[in-house]
Amino acid sequence: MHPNENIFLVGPMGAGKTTIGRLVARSLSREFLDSDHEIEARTGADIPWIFDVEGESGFRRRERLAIDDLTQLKGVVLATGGGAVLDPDNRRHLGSRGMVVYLCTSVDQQLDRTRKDRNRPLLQTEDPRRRLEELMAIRDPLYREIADLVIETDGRTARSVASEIVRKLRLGPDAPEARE
Ligand SMILES: Nc1ncnc2c1ncn2[C@@H]1O[C@H](COP(=O)(O)OP(=O)(O)OP(=O)(O)O)[C@@H](O)[C@H]1O
Ligand SMILES: O=C(O)C1=C[C@@H](O)[C@@H](O)[C@H](O)C1
Ligand SMILES: [Mg+2]
Repeated sequence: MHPNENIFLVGPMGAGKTTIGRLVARSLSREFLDSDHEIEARTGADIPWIFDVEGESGFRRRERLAIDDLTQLKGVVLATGGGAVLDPDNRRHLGSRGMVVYLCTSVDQQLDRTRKDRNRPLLQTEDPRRRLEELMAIRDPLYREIADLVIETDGRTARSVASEIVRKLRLGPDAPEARE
């Protein structure tokens, strides 16, 4: 993989994009960025505040600008927000400006990983399972549409997923499995 090539992580809430992205960046000595963090820094407010005050559409507008800017950098590892793939411009930019890695995760695992966190406005509902299932039905095909690599994360540690990504990016998607 060329050092200038970007790595973009996509997938649903709780897939581990932020956690695993950080590990992949460290292992490849790359800069790590996260579009959710970038949006919060640019706005000077957190994501729940943006959803409250500007609605989801206000958040998506900010997300589109952030993704367009961040995907123009070179040689970075970028974790995206779970809904970034909804926008066709975002899909075009992610798909054409770097290697896209889809972190695949079951709804059960997502629920487990997001249970304690109040930072995801879309999950502040009576039935988060149902919400996650609805989002997955719409988004899974969109993640797959732009993915160069699809990696299963269920029941695995973040470290094991990160090393699989690094190995496959270095050796190609058919690289033999490493023993863990
Ligand atoms: N493979 C994993 N094994 C165990 N725990 C994990 C794994 N991946 C992530 N986690 C934990 O799950 C939680 C959510 O992970 P993380 O914030 O990285 O997800 P995300 O994909 O960035 O979600 P979002 O789209 O909401 O930003 C964190 O507490 C993290 O430590
Ligand atoms: O799945 C989503 O739509 C979201 C995921 C998070 O990463 C944040 O981008 C925000 O909470 C919305
Ligand atoms: Mg994240």
